[in-house]
Amino acid sequence: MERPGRLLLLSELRVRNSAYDVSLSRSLLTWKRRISSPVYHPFRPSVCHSVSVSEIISVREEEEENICKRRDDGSWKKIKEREGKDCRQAFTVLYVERCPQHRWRCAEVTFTCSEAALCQRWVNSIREQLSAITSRPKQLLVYINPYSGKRQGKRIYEQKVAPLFAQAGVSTHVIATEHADYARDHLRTEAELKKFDGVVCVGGDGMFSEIIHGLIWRTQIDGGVDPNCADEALLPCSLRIGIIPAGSTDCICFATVGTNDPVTSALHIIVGDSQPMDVCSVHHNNIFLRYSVSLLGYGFYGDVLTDSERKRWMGPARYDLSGVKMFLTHHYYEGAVSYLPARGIMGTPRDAARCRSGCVVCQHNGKQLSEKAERYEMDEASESESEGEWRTIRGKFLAINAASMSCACPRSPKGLSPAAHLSDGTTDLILVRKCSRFDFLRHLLRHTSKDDQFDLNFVEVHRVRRFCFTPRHCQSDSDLDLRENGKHQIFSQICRDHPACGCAPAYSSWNCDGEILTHTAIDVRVQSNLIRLFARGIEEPTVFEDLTSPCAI
Ligand SMILES: Nc1ncnc2c1ncn2[C@@H]1O[C@H](COP(=O)(O)OP(=O)(O)OP(=O)(O)O)[C@@H](O)[C@H]1O
Ligand SMILES: CCCCCCCCCCCCC/C=C/[C@@H](O)[C@H](CO)NC(=O)CCCCC
Ligand SMILES: [Ca+2]
Repeated sequence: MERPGRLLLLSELRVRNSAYDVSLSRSLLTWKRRISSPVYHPFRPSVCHSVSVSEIISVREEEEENICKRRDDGSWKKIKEREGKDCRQAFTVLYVERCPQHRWRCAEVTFTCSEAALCQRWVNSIREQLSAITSRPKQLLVYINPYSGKRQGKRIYEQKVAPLFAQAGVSTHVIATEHADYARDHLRTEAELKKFDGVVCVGGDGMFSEIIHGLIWRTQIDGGVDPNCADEALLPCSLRIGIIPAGSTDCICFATVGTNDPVTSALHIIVGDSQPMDVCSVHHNNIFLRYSVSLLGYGFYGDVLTDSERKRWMGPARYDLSGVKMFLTHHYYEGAVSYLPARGIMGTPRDAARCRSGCVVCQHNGKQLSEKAERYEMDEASESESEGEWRTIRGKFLAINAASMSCACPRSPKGLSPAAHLSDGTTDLILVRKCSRFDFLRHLLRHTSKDDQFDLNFVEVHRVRRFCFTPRHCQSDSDLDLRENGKHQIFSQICRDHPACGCAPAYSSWNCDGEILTHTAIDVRVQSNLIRLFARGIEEPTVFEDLTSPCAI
């Protein structure tokens, strides 16, 4: 528990009908029931509550309240408040309260003071402390996708989020998107970003992807960096991004906050949390294709996505149906995966430890990467010296997945790579070789249980900084034109090994954070800490136990 530090205020105030010693320091607001309270019960323990100042949402003077006033003899009598601001004698503090499963709620406590001047001092002092927190956003640019998930984005924002922003004094400029890529293009070219402290997206992973594409692109253009050049170091985005989950998978929100709950996300935005995140840049022949923060999946997850796009009308259930269909189809794909193992880092994909709030692995690896970048600039070391040795694996794969974070989501609470890290500068490359349907089912089912999905002889996992994939029968430019002009023609292509059988497609597609890529041969680099979210990573329950629940003394 945080130490209170020097007290700014200490008063006897009332909460409901009991007297409390209430104190405020720069870090904590504490209220502790007085033993001398008239309603003190000898068998009831005195209760002490503490709230970190950084988790106070706002303080409000009460308009009309039945308040208690202290008589000359020391007892308290109920009186009716007089009209007018000067005689307000009660104030309410709104603060973050932690609930099970990483959910946050806005709780409140009303304090009644013996006189109006004291009440004013309390309100002013708390407001002063809050305004000293520079990390809190004041102006937000909000994009709502009205068609996300079950089409509830607008309702969720208006009913659950906007009232919280208003209470916390956060101003917003809200834009409902009119079509796909509306938010991306607005951010790239039009949005007056200097006016805002952050961008909020109300929607799913696809909407988040639009936001990062707009912001990253704009940051590079404004900073004179060519986003098409695969070798250029990209500039990190200065604006933080908030996600109000309203989509089908919400895996970015789930893996960075621990839940897909709109109120929890709104509170993380209000308190000004910051979580850096790795982003993979995906190129083909030095042409930029897309960025990815969660999953890059070829084979199974690419095919599930391709199939599910035709079932958009079904809503989130489309993934389940396409998942079962693609599992039964059991296609495998041939190709070569080359990768640069992440060397000299802390952590492996098989660790039992998870990336959590204040993760030491992310901090350690991030520090090492920035030191390495400085050395590289000074020594101009050759690429091979600084990056290590490439390794290549050829074969037949049911799935090739790169998970830059755990990809935990309600479908798989531990995710595709449970030990992956949000900001360690690496991605976990998971290769699932051709195996029987039964074995593949065992692997898939382990995503939903405690069993290790990598502990199977047809699965391997490597923590990497960069990788390339080349399908066995590398496509010519005319093949690519064919794919781009008619995406579904790919499935009419004939298995190259058995031209006569027509049984299976030679190529799958890449699922890039839920978007289909138009090329199969890709070159992927992890760009460390390119973006920041209004989040803090998933909290361990032990970190906050003392702070939130009332502590019996
Ligand atoms: N106004 C709009 N009309 C149609 N599509 C839109 C609109 N705004 C955004 N989109 C697109 O809708 C797609 C899905 O959005 P979103 O991620 O918010 O919802 P979702 O239901 O979770 O979908 P997914 O599972 O594909 O991520 C995104 O790719 C986005 O580009
Ligand atoms: C037969 C029983 C099988 C049980 C297997 C469960 C395995 C679930 C793993 C879930 C991994 C989700 C990865 C997230 C990817 C997101 O970037 C992307 C965009 O939202 N979602 C999908 O592509 C949607 C992908 C949905 C896949 C099902
Ligand atoms: Ca990572």
